[in-house]
Amino acid sequence: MSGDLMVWGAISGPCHTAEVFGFAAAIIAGGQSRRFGQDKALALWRGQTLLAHVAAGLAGAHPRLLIAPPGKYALPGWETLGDLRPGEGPLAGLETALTHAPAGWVALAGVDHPALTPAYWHALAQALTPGALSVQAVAPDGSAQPLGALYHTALLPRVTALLDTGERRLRLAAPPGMPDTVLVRGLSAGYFQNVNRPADLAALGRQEGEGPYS
Ligand SMILES: Nc1nc2c(ncn2[C@@H]2O[C@H](COP(=O)(O)OP(=O)(O)OP(=O)(O)O)[C@@H](O)[C@H]2O)c(=O)[nH]1
Ligand SMILES: [Mg+2]
Repeated sequence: MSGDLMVWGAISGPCHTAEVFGFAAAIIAGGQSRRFGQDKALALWRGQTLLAHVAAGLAGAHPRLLIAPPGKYALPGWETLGDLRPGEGPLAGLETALTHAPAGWVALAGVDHPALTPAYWHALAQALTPGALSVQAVAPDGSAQPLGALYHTALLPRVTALLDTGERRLRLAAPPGMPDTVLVRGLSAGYFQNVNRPADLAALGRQEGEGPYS
């Protein structure tokens, strides 16, 4: 199923180098940032918003979908789409992404994983196997990561069925134990830096020697 979707290449020019991904991207940005206390998508790190960092990691994807309230964010090169089920959480964000994306693979990210570089997404894409429906990284603590993961649009009926029964946990879209969920181990700890609280923002990039920014 997935082999024909593995399109990789690189565009190199005098002013830029951009990796070209063979998949769509969706950033879900419809959360309330309750723990952070203000909109964490717009929090600044190294002179850029967290949202811009996440978007930069996926600049080579096409199409690029921002699943957020229309008008809330301006992200050049990204198409903003409102949630089909507003306020229902990340699983509903995934449903919206899989509904609008062309048939194939979608890289799903939150706004709060600013260290997900093209190399991270490349590592996930390299792990694709025929019949897979999701590819998820395993963090150093052993937990599979349902955000910062690849999902195939063929998962949409499963996601919709879960939501219709009242389920809201994103990790149930493609649980690690399912044969069609591929797990990727051994990626650097720095990729998994996650901002939920102000202290997490202050700690970003401090994992010396462990991440892409160290
Ligand atoms: N599109 C969409 N994205 C969501 C929704 N709920 C959460 N997200 C996004 O999912 C990602 C991870 O969610 P959380 O870390 O819980 O973010 P949050 O819900 O804004 O933060 P808390 O209120 O502190 O839980 C973030 O990028 C959120 O913006 C939703 O209902 N719709
Ligand atoms: Mg939340």
